[in-house]
Amino acid sequence: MESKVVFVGAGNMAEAIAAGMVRAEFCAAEKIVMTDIRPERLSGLETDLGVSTSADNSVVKNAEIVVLAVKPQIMNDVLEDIAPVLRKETLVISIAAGITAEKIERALGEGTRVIRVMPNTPALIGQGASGIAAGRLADEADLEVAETILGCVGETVRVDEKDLDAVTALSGSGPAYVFYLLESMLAAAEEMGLEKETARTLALQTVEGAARLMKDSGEEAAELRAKVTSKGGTTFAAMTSMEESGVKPAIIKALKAAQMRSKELSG
Ligand SMILES: NC(=O)C1=CN([C@@H]2O[C@H](COP(=O)(O)OP(=O)(O)OC[C@H]3O[C@@H](n4cnc5c(N)ncnc54)[C@H](OP(=O)(O)O)[C@@H]3O)[C@@H](O)[C@H]2O)C=CC1
Ligand SMILES: O=C(O)[C@@H]1CCC=N1
Repeated sequence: MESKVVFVGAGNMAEAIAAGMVRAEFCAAEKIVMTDIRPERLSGLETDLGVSTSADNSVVKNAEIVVLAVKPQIMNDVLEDIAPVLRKETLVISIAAGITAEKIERALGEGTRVIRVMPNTPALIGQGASGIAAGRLADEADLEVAETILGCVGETVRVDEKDLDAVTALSGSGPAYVFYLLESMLAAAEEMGLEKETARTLALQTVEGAARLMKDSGEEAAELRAKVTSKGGTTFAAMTSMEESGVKPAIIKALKAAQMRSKELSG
């Protein structure tokens, strides 16, 4: 059977994207095939999403589009595995951090059209953010296909491939930074004696509300922060403490470490 899309690797991200595609009726669910080395994972996906599954990566031979969704560390093995059976006209979309389009083209054979995408986990609830970059041979129509697929799970932005390591550091890993901030805020709330559920409700609405305010107002983060910060008030005390602790340079350093790791993964 000809399949529309084959996901190689049926982990968290592949499931999020496939679920969004089924929800948006990108194509008939059974035309989406997901492969994995864990049979229990595949049976769950068949039941939950109605997609087709296979434990054999050679099903890519029937695909119009292949989405590579395995960990970067095992990408070499997977590329070797599928290269002999992949058809020249199949569009390859990779979501793996750090693996360059050139590397994928080289492994899969000259002429392969490759698009790289860096999504993030809020895709699980249709609120993802994806950077999308075309490899050397992918054209406008290929970019539009990738935008339609990732558009099923959130917002998409086109970038040059050279900027994908930075996108990975910013929005790919970004949800983890926000969760870390929330962990820290909730730890403080507990120390200050607030009930767990009360703190959770207030903290989550604060993060969501602040993001929405910035989006809707179009104002810069620093301007909005200034509006919260009364001179000599409580926010001023908190911000002074953060400045003294070097929080901003620490965050900048952390994102650069993520960018560096993304570059290393391509080696
Ligand atoms: N998680 C995130 O926030 C993001 C991840 N990414 C990228 O997405 C990719 C997938 O990440 P994620 O979904 O988190 O990872 P997961 O580990 O959840 O998913 C990968 C899946 O592939 C399976 N697998 C391993 N070897 C093979 C094989 N040879 N053939 C088929 N399937 C195989 C794994 O099984 P097993 O677990 O048994 O090894 C696992 O189920 C990565 O390259 C990552 O860089 C991109 C953006 C965000
Ligand atoms: O941590 C990682 O390597 C992957 C890529 C971006 C988010 N998770």
